Amino acid sequence: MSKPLLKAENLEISFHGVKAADGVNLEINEGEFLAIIGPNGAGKTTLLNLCTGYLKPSAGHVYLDGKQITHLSPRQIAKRGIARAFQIPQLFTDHRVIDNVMLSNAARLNLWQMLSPLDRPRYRDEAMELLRMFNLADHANDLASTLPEGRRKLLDIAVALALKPRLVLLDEPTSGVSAIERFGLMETLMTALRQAKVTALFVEHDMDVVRRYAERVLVWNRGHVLTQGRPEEVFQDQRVIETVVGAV
Ligand SMILES: Nc1ncnc2c1ncn2[C@@H]1O[C@H](COP(=O)(O)OP(=O)(O)OP(=O)(O)O)[C@@H](O)[C@H]1O
Repeated sequence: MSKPLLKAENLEISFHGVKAADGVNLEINEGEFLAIIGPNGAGKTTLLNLCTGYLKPSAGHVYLDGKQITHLSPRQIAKRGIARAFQIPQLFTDHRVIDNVMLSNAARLNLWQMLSPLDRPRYRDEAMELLRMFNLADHANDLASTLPEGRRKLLDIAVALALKPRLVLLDEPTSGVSAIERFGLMETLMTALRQAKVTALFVEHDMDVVRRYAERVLVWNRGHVLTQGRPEEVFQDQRVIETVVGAV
């Protein structure tokens, strides 16, 4: 059997006596599109923080491609291939849409302080290609602050993909987006992820989105995985109906 792309083993962390990760075990396989659902405070964002180095577990380990990354810094982990998009997009809102993606390209290539290379056609071409994948090419020269929320979310994910990750962790990609726009956003996102051949894990509260798009669902409760499986399986599980679906 093939090695999982990401593996978490017995992760533990507590805040003021509350176990936000209480023996977390999970595996993510290459190419999967995996959802995490669970009630508020269940520990979903904590898991993303543990996998990206923003939090360090008091016990347990995280492996990327079989290599331990538990004690690496967020920057080192990003360089190894895990990128992240936040619930609230982290953009340079007073910069143009294309500049946001080009700055991410520059970060990947360690060109943080050098602005002049940003004008090089190569970075511009790479950024435009990503913007096209996310249906944002027509907005390339707009200020990021002028984008509606759905497009801002997509730009934030495009910025994450500019790092050329193997795995992207998405914290509530559809939050703040109207119910009518959600499926359109998800269609664009799925197409872009497939084109970029990136594995993705997304935290989501909209169960219709999970049902339609997730290949596998991890159900979170009180800091650990309550159950997991295909959407049609987990949504029939009485424990899931009681603790999660009824609670979100
Ligand atoms: N940095 C932190 N400092 C203190 N407590 C924290 C911290 N991060 C998380 N917690 C606590 O850990 C628990 C899990 O929080 P977490 O944000 O991971 O849950 P969640 O499942 O993502 O919730 P939501 O769906 O509301 O975003 C909560 O009790 C939260 O208050």
